[in-house]
Amino acid sequence: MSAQRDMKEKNPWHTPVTIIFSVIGVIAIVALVTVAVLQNRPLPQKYKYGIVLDAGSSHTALYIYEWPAEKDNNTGRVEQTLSCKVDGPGISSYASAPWKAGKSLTKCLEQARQKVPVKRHSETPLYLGATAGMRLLNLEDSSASTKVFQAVEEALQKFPFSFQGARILSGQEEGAFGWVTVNYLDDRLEQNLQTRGALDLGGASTQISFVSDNFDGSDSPDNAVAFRLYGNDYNLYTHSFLCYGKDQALRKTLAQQTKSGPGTILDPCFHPGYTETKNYSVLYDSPCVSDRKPQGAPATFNHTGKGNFSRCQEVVKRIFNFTECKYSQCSFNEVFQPRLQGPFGAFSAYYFVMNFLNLTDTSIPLEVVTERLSRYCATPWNQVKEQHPGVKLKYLAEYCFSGTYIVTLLTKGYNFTSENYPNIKFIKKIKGSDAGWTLGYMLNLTNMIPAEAPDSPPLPYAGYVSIVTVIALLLFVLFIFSLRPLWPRCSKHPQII
Ligand SMILES: Nc1ccn([C@@H]2O[C@H](COP(=O)(O)OP(=O)(O)OP(=O)(O)O)[C@@H](O)[C@H]2O)c(=O)n1
Repeated sequence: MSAQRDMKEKNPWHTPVTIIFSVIGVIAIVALVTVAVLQNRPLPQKYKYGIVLDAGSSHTALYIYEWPAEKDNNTGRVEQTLSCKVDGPGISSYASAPWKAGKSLTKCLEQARQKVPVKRHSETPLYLGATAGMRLLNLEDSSASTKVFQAVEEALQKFPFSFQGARILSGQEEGAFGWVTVNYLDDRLEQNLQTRGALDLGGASTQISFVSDNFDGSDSPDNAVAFRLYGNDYNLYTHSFLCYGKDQALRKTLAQQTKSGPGTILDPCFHPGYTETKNYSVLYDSPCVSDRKPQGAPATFNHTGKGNFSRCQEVVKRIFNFTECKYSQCSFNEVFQPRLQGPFGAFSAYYFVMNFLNLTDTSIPLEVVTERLSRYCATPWNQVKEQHPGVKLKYLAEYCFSGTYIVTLLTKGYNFTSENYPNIKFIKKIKGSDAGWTLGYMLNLTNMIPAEAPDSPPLPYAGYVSIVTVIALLLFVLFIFSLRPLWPRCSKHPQII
């Protein structure tokens, strides 16, 4: 008994000083780890917002984007959180009653007011960009275009957001920002991957934008846009064809067919059995159409479908000029185009039309695409209506023309072949955000894509926590070892002094 008591007394671990020392050591290390971890813990996410209105020729759409507040100038974290289609036509259609253009936008802006948290309203930028419809109105009647913008601005200023102005985008901007959107959402810019070209088909204009090794802008400076994004330089080729959006292309194709004829158009691009009386003004009231109503013709014409793909393609081809080219190579209408390169994303009306026709899969050979289109165009109008009861008749009547136009534009216009047609992907959205120019436009105006690659933290948060914990444990073990002189001597038989 007394030997045991003696041993206890000699064992330094049992001295109060050592116990207090150890407890303080442990507490200090736990405190150190806790403070370090808490201090560096990612904060609960707060979001910032941006709103862009795409005022297109056929309609206006509002998009809200959000991103984590602390990532303003950082990597691909901006996401679309709401899209709202404005009721009615595009703002350029309100030239004779501009106030209606402003009023038409309010419903979607009300939705935006609900969606963005109140405390973020005043700092949320709101942009309106108008495309080919307003470009055309501005060409035709610039004072009408100014009035439409005044009405629209007045309406937008009534909302609590930070309104940054309404303006017409140039065709070059529309093409380039569409390309930025697609490649940003695909993370191709930040990761310096091969970029994806952008094919955008609207109602009044169409854009093609891509990076090609044999294009540095010297051949055709008007088609060049230089970007430095995330530390990489891009020489983008871009061209916007005004009047080659699918609605204006349809007018041009129809007007072409009225040139010689009397009051009836027998149209191979519309289904057999389709027949409508239309006013000539639907064709000629556009700066895209230079032909005029045939001499002595009545005010209206009879539009009758014949449903013949190959003849439709012949008529469509006539709206392109393939004969002149002062460069080494052209697409059409004397416009330079370098060799096609890389994958492409085709969106807007490219997607709507090819999706309706069940032709978004580009592994389907081009010959099969044309066969299917031929069959679809030859389908009687009544049968088409029966098969698609839910589709708006105006859209439904035009899909034969639109499909033919898309195939002709891609193959004859831009020179896609059977070999590189599969490089095209028809897309609507990428990771939940619509493909289109709006996101690229906002990223540019808010400086959200840095020219240089952002510095990334040396360690992710989990790695940081692990390292702090391991070092703290090591310190603790070292501390224990530093008390070694005080450790009891090991012996099988306790020494009794
Ligand atoms: N389900 C749908 C929706 C739209 N469209 C067509 O797609 C085109 C609209 O494409 P969009 O990108 O919205 O064009 P806008 O922005 O209106 O035109 P632009 O860019 O030329 O100003 C229009 O011809 C419209 O008729 C379609 O065929 N099917």
